[in-house]
Amino acid sequence: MLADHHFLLVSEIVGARETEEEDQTNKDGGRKHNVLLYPYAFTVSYTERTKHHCWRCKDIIFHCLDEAQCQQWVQTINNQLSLLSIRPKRLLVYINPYSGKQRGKWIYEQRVAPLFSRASISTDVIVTESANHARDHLKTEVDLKQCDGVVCVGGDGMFSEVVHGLVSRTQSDSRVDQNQPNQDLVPCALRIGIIPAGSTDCICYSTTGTNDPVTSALHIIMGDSQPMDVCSVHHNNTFLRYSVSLLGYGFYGDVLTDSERKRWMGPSRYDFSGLKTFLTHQYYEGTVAFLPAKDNLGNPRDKIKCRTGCHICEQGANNGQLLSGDHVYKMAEENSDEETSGDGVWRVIRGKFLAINAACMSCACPRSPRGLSPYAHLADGTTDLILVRKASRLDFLRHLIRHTNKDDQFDMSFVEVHRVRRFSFAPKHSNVISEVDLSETSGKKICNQVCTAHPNNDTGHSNWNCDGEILPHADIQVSVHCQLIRLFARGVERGTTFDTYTWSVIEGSNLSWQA
Ligand SMILES: CCCCCCCCCCCCC/C=C/[C@@H](O)[C@H](COP(=O)(O)O)NC(=O)CCCCCCCCCCCCCCC
Ligand SMILES: Nc1ncnc2c1ncn2[C@@H]1O[C@H](COP(=O)(O)OP(=O)(O)O)[C@@H](O)[C@H]1O
Ligand SMILES: [Ca+2]
Repeated sequence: MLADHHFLLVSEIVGARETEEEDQTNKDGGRKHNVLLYPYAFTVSYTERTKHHCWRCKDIIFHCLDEAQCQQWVQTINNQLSLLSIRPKRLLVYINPYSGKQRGKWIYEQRVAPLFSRASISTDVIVTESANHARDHLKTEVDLKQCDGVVCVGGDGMFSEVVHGLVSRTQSDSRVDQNQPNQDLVPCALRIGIIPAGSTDCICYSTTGTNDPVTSALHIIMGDSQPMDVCSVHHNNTFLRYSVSLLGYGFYGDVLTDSERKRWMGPSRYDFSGLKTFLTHQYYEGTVAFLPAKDNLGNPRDKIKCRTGCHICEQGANNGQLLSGDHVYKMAEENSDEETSGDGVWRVIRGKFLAINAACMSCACPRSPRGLSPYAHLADGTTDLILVRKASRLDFLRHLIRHTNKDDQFDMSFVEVHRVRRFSFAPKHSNVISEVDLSETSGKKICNQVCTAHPNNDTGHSNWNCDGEILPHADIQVSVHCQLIRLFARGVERGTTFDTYTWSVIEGSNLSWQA
């Protein structure tokens, strides 16, 4: 019986409107017949799942006997929808016109704005004029009470701007000092939406399962909510930046540093700089110290994927991964590999690394659909710390290629991965920079030694890639803040297929009809 019925969740209706004339007349013969019998019609737009986690907005036309009946239907449906309090009604939208292939403005105007208007969402749109425009506007100028959410149109860098603006604003409004590495931060009240238009779009892809602007717009309209961890990055007691996706030293730091000079190439700058960095095959020496996560949060190789309603993330929030306490970051003494602190045992690893990556989420993106750490969780209060030690070019290539297929990139002798709540890194030659600053002569001497060990690098240091921004310090301390922000998303859904979700059971309403 069910097979020839369609069902629609009221919560998946976008909006209702009186049908425009051309929508009625462009239809096939059967519909023309309806138009003649029932000339008044209204259109209900709703969300339909298609392949690969993509959502589409579809229309159904209902024909009525008279105009009054038609208007009543439209009004009643829209009134019901406006009672869904999780749905945003007023949004602040920032568009980076230079993201990715510079199509952000077009994507927003052509593909997203019409959907927002169908859903009766009002918007305040700002096309940014320079880097940090959105961040500074949010930090100081906006009356946050006047909107229900903030939307960014662009890449991971643009999302990062919005996060910095909102998180910093929330802390300053609450008089919380961001410079304390172990400070508990106040979660942001507003949700953030991402309309993907950037070069990597990893945050959008990892939170919705795709980098499709229409899908993101529909998640925003539905009022989805996905909590997300944020890493704070400090140098000594100075706050540097927040990170939500990749913090990468060595390979990804060098790819980014090189690619920033090639912005004109668009998204393919990463492939070009990636190949160049791969051929350079630089390794870096230093010490990593980390505080492992609690055992109940699984491990980076347990094959438990973070999916909608993830129980590991729930566990993470219940664990209360708060950072308060009087713990002070300290590097381990020489020759010791463990250090105790108020909240656990720190492990210390020294070595020569091709890459040190911290993935606070899977970092899945079109280049790597499973991501840097396929079993990392969006909101468990941890980050997966991946240490890639010095290895041959061929082995490193094998490791990289595994990011693009189903093979396990961690199953290699020179790779190790740990789920952690905090970590710190100190490059071996961390004192060199200050000595170079203090005395040119002695600095040159030391620098020469470093350059011999690292023929392709002036300092022996790489840079940290922090969600696509270069950090000014190699020596950093990182803390994960569990569920500090929320996105208009619901995480990647399990096993959604085209057929099973086309129509779903309606919430006690009678908007169903036969195929
Ligand atoms: C041989 C192919 C190897 C492919 C390896 C792909 C691994 C990709 C993992 C990507 C993780 C991305 C994490 C996200 C970072 C973003 O926050 C951040 C900012 O994004 P935005 O510009 O949109 O603002 N994006 C990035 O830092 C870009 C990282 C992209 C790295 C691409 C590396 C390509 C490597 C190509 C190596 C080629 C070797 C070929 C030898 C024959
Ligand atoms: N109007 C603007 N002009 C120049 N840079 C901008 C502007 N708006 C934002 N930015 C900066 O552009 C950088 C890249 O933005 P992003 O949206 O991540 O694009 P992409 O994915 O192509 O890197 C970010 O560092 C962001 O701060
Ligand atoms: Ca996480």
